[in-house]
Amino acid sequence: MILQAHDIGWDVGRRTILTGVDLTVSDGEVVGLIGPNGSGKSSLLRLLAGLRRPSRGRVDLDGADLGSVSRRDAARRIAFVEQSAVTDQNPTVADVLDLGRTPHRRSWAIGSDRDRRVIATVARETEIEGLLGERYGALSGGERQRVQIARAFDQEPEVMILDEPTNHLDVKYQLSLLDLVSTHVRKTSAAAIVALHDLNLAAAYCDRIVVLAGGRVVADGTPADTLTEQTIASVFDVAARIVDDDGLWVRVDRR
Ligand SMILES: Nc1ncnc2c1ncn2[C@@H]1O[C@H](COP(=O)(O)OP(=O)(O)OP(=O)(O)O)[C@@H](O)[C@H]1O
Repeated sequence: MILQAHDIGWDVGRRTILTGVDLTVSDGEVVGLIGPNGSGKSSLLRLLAGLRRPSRGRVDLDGADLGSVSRRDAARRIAFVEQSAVTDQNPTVADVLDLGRTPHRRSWAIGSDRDRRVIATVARETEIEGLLGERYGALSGGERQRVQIARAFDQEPEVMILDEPTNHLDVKYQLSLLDLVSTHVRKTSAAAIVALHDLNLAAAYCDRIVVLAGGRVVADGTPADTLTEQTIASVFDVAARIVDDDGLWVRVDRR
């Protein structure tokens, strides 16, 4: 599977949000998307998920224009977890997990044995078995994020698109959530593209990092190639020191 953005742009009215963005995500890769607030990360992820059409350029899934792929086919192949997904109803966690299976069955069909097996396996993998009977609305922020990741795994997608999945999580939940995603990617050869604010988490968990600033890609490569003191200074306007000590560490200095 290759998900590819070719020179895409996105405008809202007269305002240009994204310009000339090229980006490729392939099987087995965890790609981090970083950039300051308002740089266009969420907008880009929605275009990559096929929820919006680019104003210019195109997004291809295995060479086919995502705009010509039906919503249902796209949902079988791409799972999208938005920032703090909310719902009007108050479903149980089991209902949320069941939603992940809907792209794989005919409308109104009830869950198959295979659906139940996938849900049980994913609930075990994500350690939410004890929450299945709980109301989603009653969960903590960290538990909800975990359930949304489980829903994405249930979809058995070829690519997961995750918008700041570590937002509002304590440090242990942040690490365990990214551990889950990277382990799942290795195990299933799916791909993941993950918007992150924490540069050290991006360095630790991503095979490749794409840096967005002002709606453009300003760096794309390994963590060592992209998380440089110069790039961090110009994109985030902070002084940072990069320490390469059994992994890459970004130390941001107070001014
Ligand atoms: N539907 C929309 N209508 C108008 N402007 C929008 C819309 N969606 C996004 N924008 C604008 O596009 C810019 C980029 O927003 P986006 O949410 O993509 O950035 P981001 O990098 O994800 O930010 P953050 O890190 O704060 O979540 C912002 O200035 C935002 O106001």
